[in-house]
Amino acid sequence: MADYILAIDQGTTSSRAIIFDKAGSIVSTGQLEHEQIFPKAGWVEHDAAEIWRNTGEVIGQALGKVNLTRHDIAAVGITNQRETAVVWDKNTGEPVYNAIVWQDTRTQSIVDRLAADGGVERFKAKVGLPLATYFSGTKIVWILENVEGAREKAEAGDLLFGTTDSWVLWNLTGGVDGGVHATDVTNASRTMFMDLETLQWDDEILAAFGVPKSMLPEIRSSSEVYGIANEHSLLRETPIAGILGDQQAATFGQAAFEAGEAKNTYGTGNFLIFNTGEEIIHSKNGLLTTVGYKLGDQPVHYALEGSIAVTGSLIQWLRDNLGLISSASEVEELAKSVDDNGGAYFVPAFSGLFAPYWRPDARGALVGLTRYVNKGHIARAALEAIAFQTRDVVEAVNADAGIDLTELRVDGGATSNDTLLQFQADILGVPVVRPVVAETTALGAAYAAGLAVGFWSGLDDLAKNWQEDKRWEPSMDEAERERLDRSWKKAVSKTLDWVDEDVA
Ligand SMILES: Nc1ncnc2c1ncn2[C@@H]1O[C@H](COP(=O)(O)OP(=O)(O)O)[C@@H](O)[C@H]1O
Ligand SMILES: O=P(O)(O)OC[C@H](O)CO
Repeated sequence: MADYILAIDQGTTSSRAIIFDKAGSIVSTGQLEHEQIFPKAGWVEHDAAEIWRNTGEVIGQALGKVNLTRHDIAAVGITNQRETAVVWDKNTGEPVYNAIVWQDTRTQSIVDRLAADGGVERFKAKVGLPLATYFSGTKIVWILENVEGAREKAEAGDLLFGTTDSWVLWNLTGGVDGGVHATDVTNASRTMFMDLETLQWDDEILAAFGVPKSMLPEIRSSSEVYGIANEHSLLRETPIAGILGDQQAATFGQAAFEAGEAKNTYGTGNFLIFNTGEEIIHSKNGLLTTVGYKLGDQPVHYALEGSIAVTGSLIQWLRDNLGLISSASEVEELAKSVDDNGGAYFVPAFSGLFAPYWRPDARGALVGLTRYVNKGHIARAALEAIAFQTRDVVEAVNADAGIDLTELRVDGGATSNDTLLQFQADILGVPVVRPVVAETTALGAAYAAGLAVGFWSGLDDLAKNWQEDKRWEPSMDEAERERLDRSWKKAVSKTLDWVDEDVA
């Protein structure tokens, strides 16, 4: 068998191809950012055609850097930004509209319309999710209602929907020439349409949304052969054998296979996933119930998730909108120029607040300002906001699962920030631990693909690849921790009830 697995990580800010060896070590990487399109306040789009072009290029970069060819690749795994909706014409392969990104809030009026009959929890018992702009379902409805001719074409069976895993898979396996239209259970669980028990599309919910079932991909497991790369790809004839939404992939890549294990990823947003094994737990504390993974015919694993919309993107905002720093990594030095937050708290409710609050009416606020506060304090407050929001979701996990999380496994781009992770340990009061391979998202997809083709023999084979790189121990005293968190929660309360009904 070939010696490597290639993972495609189609993320919010970039697409990557990463080649792994049997030890789970990175052999080569290709990466390209794509344009973030903000046509109006609250709207976030990507050009799906650019994403597919970039995917092809990064595969070439990753193979080319180490002089490997498709013959060296045993299988391909795909992981992706979840919820981002692409709708395309199956006859031309052209998207009918830009991809509507998970952060986009334009569908609030569709959410309100659907919630008028039964509230935002209307479908929660079946799908584990409240009605919210975050999930793909209302984004599809928006396209059907606002793109000329889309409804008619969809009803004639000419349009396909997919999250970006399906979009990449369909194109990689041939597109208009017989591309495979499928997704995995983890991505399907983010649409609002999949019944968590049956793992099938739910006809009643589809009818309520007015979405034709013919648009939807087939729901498959996270680890099986979906198809082979077509002749136009550098990977031609290589099996595509793993698909996981990026947060579930990171959980898998962190080897959190068992109930009670968790990880927290620090990327554009933060996403804490807590594995609940074969049990579906419905949150009473603002978490989502979602699918963790399903390997072939084996039983499905469920999870609780705390999704935070704005964390790393707040650092990008300091860079791009305020010009306070010129690169994300500079935020640490600026934050270290002061001893504490100087009384300032930054609540980045740019897309409303996600878990555990779910308040679309919230908007961002920087509170506690005095003449004393300088840009160092603002940088510090931004980093602290990432950690406070994480504490909010950890509290919810502890309450739902009836446990006290004893340590937090972390990964993602912002975990290179020592100051952030020390404050995270301090404000949680438990150690924070980072593995050697911080690219756990791609690794998780590689694992799923490798298991399907026998490259790895089983979960034990994978668990032994996990190695601790660094650990941050809490050093703040309890009284201080609680005092800071009290102020944080007060700051959150100041952001609520901001958006009036007559303002989009
Ligand atoms: N040193 C740092 N401190 C804080 N945030 C950082 C740092 N380096 C990168 N980031 C943030 O991490 C995010 C990128 O992480 P990544 O895991 O690549 O994200 P994604 O998968 O969401 O595209 C960006 O939003 C960036 O602002
Ligand atoms: O691409 P990321 O890492 O920002 O992840 C996005 C999430 O999947 C959104 O739910």
